[in-house]
Amino acid sequence: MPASIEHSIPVHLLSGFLGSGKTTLLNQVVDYYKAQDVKVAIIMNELGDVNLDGQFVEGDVPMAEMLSGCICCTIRGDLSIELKELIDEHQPQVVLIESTGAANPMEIIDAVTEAALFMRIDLRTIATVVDGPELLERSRRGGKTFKLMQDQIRCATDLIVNKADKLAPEELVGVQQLVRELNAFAPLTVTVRCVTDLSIFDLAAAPKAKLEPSAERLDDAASGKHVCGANCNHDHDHDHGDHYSSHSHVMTLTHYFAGPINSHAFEELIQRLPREVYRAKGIVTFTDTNSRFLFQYAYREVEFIRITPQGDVSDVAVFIGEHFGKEALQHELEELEQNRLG
Ligand SMILES: Nc1nc2c(ncn2[C@@H]2O[C@H](COP(=O)(O)OP(=O)(O)OP(=O)(O)O)[C@@H](O)[C@H]2O)c(=O)[nH]1
Repeated sequence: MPASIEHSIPVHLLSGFLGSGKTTLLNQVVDYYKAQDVKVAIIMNELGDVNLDGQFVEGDVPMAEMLSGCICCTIRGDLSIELKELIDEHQPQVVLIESTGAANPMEIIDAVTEAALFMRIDLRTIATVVDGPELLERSRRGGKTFKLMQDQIRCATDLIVNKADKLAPEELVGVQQLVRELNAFAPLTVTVRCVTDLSIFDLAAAPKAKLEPSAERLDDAASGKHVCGANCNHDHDHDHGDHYSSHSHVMTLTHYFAGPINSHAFEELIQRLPREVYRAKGIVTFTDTNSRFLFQYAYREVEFIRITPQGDVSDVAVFIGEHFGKEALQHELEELEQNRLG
């Protein structure tokens, strides 16, 4: 592991449909950190103009509120700014993000990894709280909300099936089967009021999944088409045309560069990226040019933009894709640093 990653601030995303129990979980995680003297900061996102959930969080916890929009679309670009300000001002050891129940997690994963371009953060967990009774009910009816709930389950690295007290034993079995069909990989716990083992939030917890949630419907996320709930119904208008196999894993690799790299070698690496890497972005300094560049890679096309970053910004590359050979890629990136002159 490169030394720089060790200093990254862990970020945990709490996902789940409206009213499923995200704030209930958040409060427990906050208490868990406080008991260990861990400094936590929170980003809360609400569709309305008032952060009602925030009222339930203890006053001494640094909190940024993102109101009047869904974190995954209208105010998505603000997330990295909020994160940066929160981290600069409060220097937390860990950050929790509670998204609106209407948010599509793929878009938030994308937004958080984008934020990794500007600060040393490491998205560790996507904990999806499943409203057991609601999922059962919606599964009978189908529709857009059910589809969103499915996406939230598929993208999870950890699953919490909540409100078990409102389910008969056979219903509980049915809910678990439903969840398992959508995501066979993430650890699953059944809870009442989200009371569960919180060790996944430990600072020392290995960055285990490094985001390897199941994402059968990645085709939707990849094509930018998603439904974001009542206030936020839309199709993003960028169809990349590609389809992705089912039962695959989404993962990200974040690499902070120790120094400048050779531009030709880097471009070659990008051209060689496996098909499974569908998105990459970052900031790089080249040994053979006198400027820094922002690069964007999507669906086999790469774009470099000359930039002059403000403040202290690290050179970093973030790769997002499905079950790609992360270690091999990490190795190639390290080789780039060693062979700076190409
Ligand atoms: N019966 C029951 N109620 C629960 C459980 N967990 C949470 N609740 C209640 O469900 C309601 C919603 O819980 P929240 O934690 O606010 O849910 P949320 O996901 O943050 O809601 P939004 O912010 O609206 O998306 C509250 O009234 C909770 O008290 C549970 O296991 N069983």
